[in-house]
Amino acid sequence: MLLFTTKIVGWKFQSLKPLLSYYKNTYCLARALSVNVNVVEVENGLASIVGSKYVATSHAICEQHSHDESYHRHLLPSIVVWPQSVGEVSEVAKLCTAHKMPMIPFGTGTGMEGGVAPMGPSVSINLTKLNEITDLHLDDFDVKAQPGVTRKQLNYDLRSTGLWFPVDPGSDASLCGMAATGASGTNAVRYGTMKQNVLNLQVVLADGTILHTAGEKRRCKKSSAGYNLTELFIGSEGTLGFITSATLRLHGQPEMTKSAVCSFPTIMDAVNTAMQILQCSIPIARIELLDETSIKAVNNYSHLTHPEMPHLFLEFHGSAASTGEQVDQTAEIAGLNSGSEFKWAETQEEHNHLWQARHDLWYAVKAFKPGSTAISTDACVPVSALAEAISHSAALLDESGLIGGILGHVGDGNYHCFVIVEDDQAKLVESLTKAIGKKAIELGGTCTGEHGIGIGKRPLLKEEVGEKTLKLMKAIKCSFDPLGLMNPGKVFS
Ligand SMILES: Cc1cc2c(cc1C)N(C[C@H](O)[C@H](O)[C@H](O)COP(=O)(O)OP(=O)(O)OC[C@H]1O[C@@H](n3cnc4c(N)ncnc43)[C@H](O)[C@@H]1O)c1[nH]c(=O)[nH]c(=O)c1N2
Ligand SMILES: CCCCCCC(=O)C(=O)O
Ligand SMILES: [Mn+2]
Repeated sequence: MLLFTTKIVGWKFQSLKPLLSYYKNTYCLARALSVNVNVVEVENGLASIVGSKYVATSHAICEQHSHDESYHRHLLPSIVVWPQSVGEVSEVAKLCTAHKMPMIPFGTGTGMEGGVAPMGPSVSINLTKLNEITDLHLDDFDVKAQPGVTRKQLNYDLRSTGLWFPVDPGSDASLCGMAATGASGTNAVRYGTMKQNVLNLQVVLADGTILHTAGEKRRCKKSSAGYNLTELFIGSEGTLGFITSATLRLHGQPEMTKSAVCSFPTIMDAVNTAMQILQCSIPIARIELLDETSIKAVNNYSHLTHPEMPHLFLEFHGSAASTGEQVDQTAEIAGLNSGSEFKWAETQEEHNHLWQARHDLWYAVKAFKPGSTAISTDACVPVSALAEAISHSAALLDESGLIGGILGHVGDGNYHCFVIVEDDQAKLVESLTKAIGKKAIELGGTCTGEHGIGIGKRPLLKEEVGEKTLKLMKAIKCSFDPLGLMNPGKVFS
């Protein structure tokens, strides 16, 4: 006996008929899912399906799967499922397609663009039960990770091998979710983003087809064999299919790591320093800009005591000799831009505390006004245009009167302007973030360097790539997902 109800939050069923057919379709799908696939213990929620441990529709579980870290709050998924194998992902996809029910891949829910938020009746497919690390090839510096494996879990697993995976969003995100959003982090300036560190992907399409984007077992560092479907799935945000394993490029752990912070009288002094460091081709490992508001946030949240002024957080990797040379060159450039003496993280503990504070900045910002939410832009511009882009954003932020700040991965030309969103300011925030995205596009950059388009940046994508290219993107999406069931409403409307 299936006891089954669904919380319908916000859906607009104009009359009883579509509502009843929704219920019938979802009930049949839930029954099919709970009968046809393996079981995983889940809590029995308010109205979960009795008798099936695999599928849930309880309000609590559906609520957990209705949002990520962004301010986007939409609807609850009709059903949540936890497949335990690639075969089950394929089975779930086939059943959802048979019932014409939209599917949303769910990783660790740390996205910043509403990528997991349902836009209507849908099944949220939580992939964290697939959490194996396999095929580690130490001599070739590559490894395979399933979608439940997070970046910290992988590096913990690698801790004694002398290798590591450097792409480091502030969150402990799933590696396949990071592939899906084209993620990046503080190490990208030296080690690249997900685009440069994924060698192959196993994916499951909406019709249940299982394939490998570079061909099964391919793990070479480069290839010119046919179209690059691997890079096509990187940044696809769950709209082309499920990523059910990623073959990743690993790097040697640096012989020596040195971290320091340097403060500046103005944000432009800091930005100019960053630009000159890059233009001098100093192989810096991390260079993160934090304005005075960001420093205030990290001091409060992470119990640091930096002077409340713009800073660069810096890290150097290499041998004693090479890091020494990098430090001298960087310190000279900083000095020419009124930078302070470097304040060093002398111990491993100080190093970890400094970078954890940087990684936690999103939470630190939201702690400014407990209970409020925040939004962050994600512009990325050619490094030579960084000063203009950041001063434009800083001026807009000042004029808006909103509480916010500027920080980010200036080594990539990628920075975030964040604002605290109070209820009555949504329109103001929207126009500010849009203006920042448009300015980035005007400067030859992009409205999203790493978080993806999700829901909120769909209008900007059209402006950024143009009508014809957008049309081709939609044609590609249609060839992978002809019924439009994979994460509808994301990337483009
Ligand atoms: C504190 C903090 C700090 C940061 C960030 C977040 C937070 C909370 N992020 C953003 C976020 O961590 C990043 O976008 C991750 O790639 C999201 O991975 P999740 O597994 O959480 O994806 P999540 O579950 O949120 O899903 C994100 C999108 O990917 C899709 N998806 C997820 N798993 C999939 C799979 N297996 N197959 C297909 N599609 C899948 C989803 O459908 C959705 O569209 C970030 N980002 C960044 O790039 N740089 C940064 O520095 C930071 N910093
Ligand atoms: C306070 C703004 C944080 C931006 C979102 C998280 C992120 O990308 C980061 O670099 O941190
Ligand atoms: Mn970032």
